[in-house]
Amino acid sequence: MADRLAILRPPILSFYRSFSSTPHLNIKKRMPPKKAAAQEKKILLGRPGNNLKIGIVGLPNVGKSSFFNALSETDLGKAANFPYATINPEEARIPVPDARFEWLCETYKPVSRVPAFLTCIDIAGLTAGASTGAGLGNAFLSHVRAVDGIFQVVRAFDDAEVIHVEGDVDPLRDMEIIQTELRLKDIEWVEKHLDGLKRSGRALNNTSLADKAKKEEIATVEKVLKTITTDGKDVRKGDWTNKELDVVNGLQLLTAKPVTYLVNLSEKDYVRKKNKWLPKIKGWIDANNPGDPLIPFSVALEERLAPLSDEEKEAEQKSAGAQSALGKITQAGYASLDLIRYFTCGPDEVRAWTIRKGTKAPQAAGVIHSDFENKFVCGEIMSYTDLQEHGSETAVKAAGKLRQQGKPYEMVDGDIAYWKSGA
Ligand SMILES: Nc1ncnc2c1ncn2[C@@H]1O[C@H](COP(=O)(O)OP(=O)(O)OP(=O)(O)O)[C@@H](O)[C@H]1O
Ligand SMILES: [Mg+2]
Repeated sequence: MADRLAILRPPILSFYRSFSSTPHLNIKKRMPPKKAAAQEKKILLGRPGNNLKIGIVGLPNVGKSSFFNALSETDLGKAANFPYATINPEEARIPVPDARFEWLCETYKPVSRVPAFLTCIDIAGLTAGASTGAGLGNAFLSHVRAVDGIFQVVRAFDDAEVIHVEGDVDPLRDMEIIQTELRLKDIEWVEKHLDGLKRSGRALNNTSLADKAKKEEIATVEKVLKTITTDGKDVRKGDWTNKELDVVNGLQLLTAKPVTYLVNLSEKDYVRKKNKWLPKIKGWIDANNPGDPLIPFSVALEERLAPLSDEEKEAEQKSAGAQSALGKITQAGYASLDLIRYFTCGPDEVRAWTIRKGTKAPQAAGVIHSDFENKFVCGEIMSYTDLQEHGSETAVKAAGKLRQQGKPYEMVDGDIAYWKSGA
């Protein structure tokens, strides 16, 4: 089948070819009615764009750098058995496992394969008082500000050899510390911002549009402050309208970033899927940040597996009686940032392109090349499930499921696209 597909699908270079004949008329017919297009779509919380990063956050010496090294299969992270081993952030791009991508590569047998990546950053440990400068203090918090999401490593393994900066193992206290520090920093930041807004807005009245907008901005910033203080919530758990989200996103708050809790267990506990802290941690998340994902793993096991070949890994996981959690963690981090992917497929290359949920066809095409967005004509799009079900592009087409999509089309995770752009 791969050969058949190879004939059907022009080489990848044709993605970069411009089409002078434009099937505009065709597209117009397929546009959704104006009413549907005008419906307000919720904007996403966080920095706009597709180039998002996730940072590894947690108390000192909880296994962040060792996790980063295992995840990135490098020794970039400064892993060591003493607190504050990491000072400067290290960055790595981690391939995001995806069975659909594997299947497409199997099917097209391309010369080159490029999966989706998650950019991950190892950050220094944070201590109680960081928001007022303790430990690595403000430098640390500016590193957290620079990322879009958080992998929070929580230590739940007992090992007298590994120092705990707080003296003993207590994940709930540790999670409280991190939450408090991030909230305190946000409060400080928001209060400063509000102060400035109010000072410059003393003479505001309701007559001009600009003044009205400024008043609304002040009201939103006040609501942010109330969410963290009076309501005791992280900003990402607040209820925001699109107008408010514009202001909230501009503030780049630490507690607005999605958090995935990674509970670092001893290998023994991970294998037997039991640890006295796990139910309590789940309870803490349900009470404080309901809905945030929790993934148990063991840095000790991951460190052991990381240097092995695929076959050795397989054998080792079998004999340990447990699977590595790194794939699941990477997928969870990617999803937490509202990232999805579409594919371009051909005999030269099968490639996954990362976009944010809600991205329209022209912007999705623009991830490959800005010309594709600027001179966008249309996309020939089929879904991964349709290709898998029908077995070939011709069959998908015959079933009427290879569709020509215009500018208003919102990309769906797993779409397979072939872009056409004008001269
Ligand atoms: N599950 C585990 N079981 C036993 N030891 C572990 C486990 N996870 C991590 N360690 C050990 O904890 C020590 C600290 O690890 P690491 O340097 O990765 O922590 P860190 O969080 O990056 O610290 P820092 O904040 O100082 O940069 C290392 O010796 C590591 O091998
Ligand atoms: Mg470290």
